[in-house]
Amino acid sequence: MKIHIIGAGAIGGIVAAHLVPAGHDVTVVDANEEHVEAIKANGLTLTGHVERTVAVRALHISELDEPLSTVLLAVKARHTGAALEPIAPLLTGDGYVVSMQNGLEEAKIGALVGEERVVGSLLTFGGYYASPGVIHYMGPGTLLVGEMDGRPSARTQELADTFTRDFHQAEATGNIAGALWSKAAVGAAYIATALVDEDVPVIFGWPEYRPMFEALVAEVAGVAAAVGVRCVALDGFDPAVFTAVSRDAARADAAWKAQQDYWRAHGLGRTGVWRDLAVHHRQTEVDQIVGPVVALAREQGRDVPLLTGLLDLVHGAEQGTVERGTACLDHLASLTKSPTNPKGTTA
Ligand SMILES: NC(=O)C1=CN([C@@H]2O[C@H](COP(=O)(O)OP(=O)(O)OC[C@H]3O[C@@H](n4cnc5c(N)ncnc54)[C@H](OP(=O)(O)O)[C@@H]3O)[C@@H](O)[C@H]2O)C=CC1
Ligand SMILES: CC(C)(CO)C(=O)C(=O)O
Repeated sequence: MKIHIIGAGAIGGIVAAHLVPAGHDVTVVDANEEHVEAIKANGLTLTGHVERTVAVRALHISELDEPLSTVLLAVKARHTGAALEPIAPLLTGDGYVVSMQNGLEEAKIGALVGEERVVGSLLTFGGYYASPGVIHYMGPGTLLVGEMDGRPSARTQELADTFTRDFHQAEATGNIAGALWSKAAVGAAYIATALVDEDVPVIFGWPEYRPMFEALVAEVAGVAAAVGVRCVALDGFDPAVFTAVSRDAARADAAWKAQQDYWRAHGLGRTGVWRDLAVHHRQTEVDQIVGPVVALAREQGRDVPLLTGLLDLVHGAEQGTVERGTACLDHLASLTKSPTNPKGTTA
């Protein structure tokens, strides 16, 4: 396939370093000049789960001026608009954009390039940008692709077949929206862990914060259900477990254990949002992952105190007005409704 990968960081780099050796015509396009120059000079190097260096055609975004048929969009969600501006006019008649991002970006992409040109994807393989030209691959996870309206299509089947054969087990799904909302649900819990300098599986094992994490996940899954989306289990974690009328302790424990197993299997404990806050001291994707959920909740007249509290805390951490630490989790816990705090009010 002829593929342009926009954003050659962790996700784009991992995909490129697999598809190139399989013979695909891949071009990576990035805004980070140092990274692009390093790839041009020395190739793209993966470390970690797969170790290899591949020679791949690399362009700085300002150099891109050619027809685009299959675009894999792998920029952080806060860069979606800027990345698509030069891309939209270059798409061929049947060209399309696959969002390989966290967050609910598909509607935004549809508005920029046309709804019929958007393919959704859900991924839980992971890694991080290590240095110019070098990406650390943490290992595989789940990879789903699907049309946003749920219909089967030749292009999503071709993508799933290509990924499975040349990169990573993948499936075309009729419920990509459910998968994306499930990732947003567990993603809200991930974002809360980024407020603390500790590994995710350790934090998910702290019993005092379990009710808070479950309430966070349930707020997202509740909004999903209200807008007609059915969440799905991802890597053994099913957000619907936490929206049930009465809590099933065994299913809840199994869901958290699945998350701990997932993180431990990847040999690294921190999220991309943690990396944004603690390493790069830059803006996170909280507005793109949690923001749309809170906006939809408001439209639906639903109360989402934890998600609102999480947005405020992360904004504060980004701006340096909130000190990261377990006090942030305590604050979220104080907003959680419980038999002793039925209104979910701050202590
Ligand atoms: N990393 C992971 O493990 C996972 C990530 N995701 C999601 O995948 C998406 C990509 O994340 P990730 O790969 O980690 O991000 P990275 O920051 O590693 O890579 C993104 C790359 O895109 C570049 N970029 C920024 N703006 C533009 C632009 N306008 N045009 C072209 N390139 C641009 C960035 O440059 P610069 O750094 O200069 O901004 C960077 O090199 C995110 O939505 C993330 O949440 C999902 C699951 C797992
Ligand atoms: C957990 C992971 C790596 C993949 O699901 C992720 O999405 C993130 O760190 O933001």
